[in-house]
Amino acid sequence: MASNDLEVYLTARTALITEERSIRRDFKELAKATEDELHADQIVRAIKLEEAKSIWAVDHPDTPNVFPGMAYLSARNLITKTKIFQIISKMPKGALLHSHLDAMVNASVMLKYALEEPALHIQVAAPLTKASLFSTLPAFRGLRPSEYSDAPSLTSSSYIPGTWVHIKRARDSFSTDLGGPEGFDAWVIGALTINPREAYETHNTVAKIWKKFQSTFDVVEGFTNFFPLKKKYIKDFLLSSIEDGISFVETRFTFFSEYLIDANGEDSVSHAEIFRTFGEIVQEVKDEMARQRRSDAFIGARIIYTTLRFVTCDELDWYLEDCIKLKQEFPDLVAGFDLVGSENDLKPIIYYIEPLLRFRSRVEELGLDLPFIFHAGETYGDGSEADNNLYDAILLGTKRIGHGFSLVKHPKLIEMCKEKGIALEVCPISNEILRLTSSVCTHPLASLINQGVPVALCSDDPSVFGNMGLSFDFFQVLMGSDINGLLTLRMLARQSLEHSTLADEEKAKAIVSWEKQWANFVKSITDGRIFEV
Ligand SMILES: O=c1[nH]cnc2c1ncn2[C@@H]1O[C@H](CO)[C@@H](O)[C@H]1O
Repeated sequence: MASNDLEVYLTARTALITEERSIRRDFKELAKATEDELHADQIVRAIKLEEAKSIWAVDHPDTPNVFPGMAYLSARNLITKTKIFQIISKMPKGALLHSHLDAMVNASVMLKYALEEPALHIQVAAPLTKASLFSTLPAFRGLRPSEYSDAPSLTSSSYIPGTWVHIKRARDSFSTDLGGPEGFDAWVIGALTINPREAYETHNTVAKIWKKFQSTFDVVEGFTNFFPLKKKYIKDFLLSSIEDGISFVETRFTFFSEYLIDANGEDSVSHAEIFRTFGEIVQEVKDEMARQRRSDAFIGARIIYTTLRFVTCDELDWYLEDCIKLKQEFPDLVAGFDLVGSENDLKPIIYYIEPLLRFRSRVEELGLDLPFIFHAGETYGDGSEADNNLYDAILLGTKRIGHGFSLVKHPKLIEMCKEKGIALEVCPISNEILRLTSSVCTHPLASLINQGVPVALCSDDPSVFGNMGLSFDFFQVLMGSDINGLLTLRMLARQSLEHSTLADEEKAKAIVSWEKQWANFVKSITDGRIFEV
């Protein structure tokens, strides 16, 4: 072969790669990068390569089969020991746009708060034995003082199933056969979380893992329907998000009853009171940040009003009307409306089309800024009802799409998302644990980015998955591709703010604040400050 042939080939090859990569949305980020950013990107790439060999290519005693971007629940302990994670933990991440408020606080912290509540009681429906423990779910509730119980223990032979026991007493008296108080903690935390054995062995199908997943919500509701706890959780969620570099939050609140339970065990806390209190907590956190001279670190938080995909059309009319009233009363706190629950099992959007169309006309008539922000396409189906939700979400004018995992199969819908600026709220760890993909490496995210669909990375249900904040999801995305670098992460963080429901002026301010934090973050990588503990 003449050397000229080789040269011609190699030139053509480089040209093709460059041309092809330049279609990729994040390629444009390179053109906008500063010297400092390019330098920081090089540093991060070098560490990533080094750790791909030193950590993600060797057997570890507890984790033998590793690779970069591998299944999250098995990788978690290793991830926290990496330098890449250390860097990403400090990264300003912009907005968290997809999360479920019942699942935002670390499960041990939730339990710790619950144990402090005088009204909070626990019951089980069947006697607890070693054999039955992990298949028996605890039920919690805040009781009225007249209902307080002096039942001594959940595990004594005289325990009558269905009897309430005060949570702290139940823990203190938990039988030593079942591990004593630590055994109680492990049992409750096991009921609130998904562990690697469940995700990758015993419940390794979408249907089975959703059963386990849904059961964690059945348990946590005993905590989160009790308003004194909910308030603590909201504050903890906001503060811990800020510590992870999240500066704005739109979180989904599931409304399924007219009232939450107050400190006296009464069903008395109205939806309006929930929003008022949420607003007060957001303000407290802002004040706290201002005191610490970190006002840039927190722009605020909003609620996406949601109800479940199994209510009747009449019930949905009620929730939609409720959502409108709340938007009128709390315009800055209500971000939009959504339906939640398993798309594969519950009602598709089209089932609710009449109430949803009525809502849309009402919202127009009233001149409200109250968009749908639908979950859609959280499935690997192709032509299934869950997949078809994408058509309805887009036709109904959704502002963003929650998940949109199956969007890659729809060339026309991809075009529509690009044209209309509909961002996808992509939750890589959630999709992997809920068995839509075996790792982030086979997640459609790269394809979506390549095709120019706007994306915001999100955590979905961190208390269940253990991916608190956004660092773990950003970590997986960085490790799951040879192309993704710091500038891809910058793009994703920026897009989260761009596609938030903030009004133009607030949004511009939020982006300026984030840019300041980002420049500081980049500098801390290039001057090595980030590695000083
Ligand atoms: O990723 C998700 N897709 C759909 N529904 C979800 C997801 N995560 C949580 N929930 C639903 O939201 C309610 C709590 O707010 C739960 O009932 C759960 O089914």
